[in-house]
Amino acid sequence: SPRYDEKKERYSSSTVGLLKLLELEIQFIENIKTYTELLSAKANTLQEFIDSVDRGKEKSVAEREKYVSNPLNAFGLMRRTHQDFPKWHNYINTTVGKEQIQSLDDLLTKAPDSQDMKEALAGMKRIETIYGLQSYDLAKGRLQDKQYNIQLSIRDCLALGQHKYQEGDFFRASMWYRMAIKHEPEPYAESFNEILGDPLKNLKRNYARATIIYGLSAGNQSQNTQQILDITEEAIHKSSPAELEALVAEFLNQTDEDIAREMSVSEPWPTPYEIGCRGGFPKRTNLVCRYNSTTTPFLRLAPLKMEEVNHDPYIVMYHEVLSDREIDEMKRRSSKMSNGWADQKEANSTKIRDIVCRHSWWSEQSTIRERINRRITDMTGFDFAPTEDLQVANYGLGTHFKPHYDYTSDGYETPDALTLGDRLGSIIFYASDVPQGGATVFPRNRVSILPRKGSSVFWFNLYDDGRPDIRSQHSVCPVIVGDRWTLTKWLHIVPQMFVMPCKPRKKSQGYKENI
Ligand SMILES: O=C(O)CCC(=O)C(=O)O
Ligand SMILES: [Fe+2]
Repeated sequence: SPRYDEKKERYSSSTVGLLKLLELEIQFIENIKTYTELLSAKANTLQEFIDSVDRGKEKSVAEREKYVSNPLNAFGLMRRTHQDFPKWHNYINTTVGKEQIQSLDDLLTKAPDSQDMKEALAGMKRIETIYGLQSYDLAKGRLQDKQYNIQLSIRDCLALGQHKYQEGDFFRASMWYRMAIKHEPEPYAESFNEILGDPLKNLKRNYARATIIYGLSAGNQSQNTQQILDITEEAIHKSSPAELEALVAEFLNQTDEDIAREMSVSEPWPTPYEIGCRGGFPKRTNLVCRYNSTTTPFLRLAPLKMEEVNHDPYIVMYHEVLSDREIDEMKRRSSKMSNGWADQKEANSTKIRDIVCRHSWWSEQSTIRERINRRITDMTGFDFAPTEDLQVANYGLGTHFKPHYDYTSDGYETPDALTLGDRLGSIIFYASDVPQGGATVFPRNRVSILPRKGSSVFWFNLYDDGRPDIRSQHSVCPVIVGDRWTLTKWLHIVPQMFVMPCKPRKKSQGYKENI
C-alpha cells in the first residue's frame, strides 16, 4: 500500500476534520444544484423551441403538400432552416455549467483517499468490537442503550461487511452482509444503481461464503484458513443458484439475535480495557471529595474541588478548573492539527497506522496559557515555567488511544526527555463532555473516568524513586458519540528536584523491573 501522506488532509481522525468533510459535501451538492438548474433551463429553452415549430400537425402527404404550397410557409421554412438551425445546433453543443463542473473537479481532489476511508472503517470496527455492539443495532441507529433516528444505507452495510471479510473477521462480515440483504429497498435504486453499481449483486453468495467460512473455522481448529477458503469455494461452486438461495433463506429464517449468539460462541472474552470502556468496573465506595487548599499558598484563597479516584497509585480529579471561555480560546489557537498514532513503534511502517486523534502543541505565548500552567502548579505542586507548551487533542470517528504508558521508557520519543527527564506525572483537562464512549481507563487499577467538561485528572507515572510504575498504564476508549477535546500537560522530573523529596521506593508496591 502507498506510504502515508502526512501532509494530506485527514477527515476521520477528529471532529475538526469531519466538519471540513461535511463542508466539502455541502459544497459538492451546492454545485450540483446550480448545475441541475442550468441543465433544466437549457431543457426548458429547447422545449420552447420544439413547441414553437411543432410539425406534428402535417401528418399525411396531402397535408404536407398543402403546407409547402403556400409561399408564406415555404419562405419561413427556408429562412428557419438556413438561419436558425446552426444557432440551435450551437446552443445544444454548449457545455452547461462549465464553472460548476470545474468546481466539482476541484472538490474531488479534496475528497477522502483510501487511507482516510480505511481509518473510518477501523474506527467503526473499534466501536463495534470494543463495546461489543451488534451490527443489527448499529445498522438501525442503536448505539448502546440510545436509539438515534439514523440508519445505515445498504452500501454502508456492504462496505462494513467487505472490510470485515478482508480482515478475516468472517463472523462480523457475515452479519454485515446479512444487514445489507435484509435492508429495505432504497429510494431511486434503479437510477442510482446505474451510477453506483448494484449493491445486491453477488451479495447472497458473499453472505453464504462468509457464513460457511466462519462455521468451518469455528468448529474446526485443525484446518488452516487457506484450506477452509478452498473447501468453501468448492462447495459454493458446486451449488446451483437454487441451492444457494435455499441455504441463504435458511440463515435468514433465524432471528438476528439467535444467529449472532450462535456465531459468537468462539469470540474472545473482553479484555480489562474493554471492560473499562463498557463501564464494567465495580463502583468505588472508599473515596472522598474535598477542597484542596494546601498545595500552594494561592489555594488557601481559592481552593479547588478535588475528588479522589484511586489511592495507590494516586489518581485524582479536579473539577471546575477550565472555563468555557478558556476552552473557546484554546480551540481558536489550535487550527493546525496533525494525526497522532496509537502505536509510535510502527511510525515508519507502511501498513495502516492506528490513529489516535488530531493534536497540536499550543506553543504561542498567551496569558491564558500561562494562567492554565499556573493552575497546574496550584493543583499538583509541580514546578515548571508557565511558558511551557500544552498539547491540545481532538478525537474523531471511533478514535482511541490504546493502553500505553506516558513514561519515556515505553518507547515514546519526546524531545523534552533529554533536558527535562521522564514524565513523572500527567494531567488531562477535559475540554468537552463526551455523551458516549471516550472514557480514560486505567485497566490495571480498574478505574474508568468519564470526560466532564472543565474537569481534569492527574496521576503519577513513576514511583517516588523515579522508576516506571506499570500501574499508570492508561488508555482512551474509542469515542462513540461526541466531540472529545482535551488539554494535556506532562510533568517532567528534572524541574521537580527542589519540590519533590526523593523517597525510597516501597517494596509492597508491586513494582516490576524493566517492562
Ligand atoms: O485524553 C486522555 O484521556 C488521555 C490521553 C493520553 O493518555 C495521552 O495523551 O498520553
Ligand atoms: Fe497517555
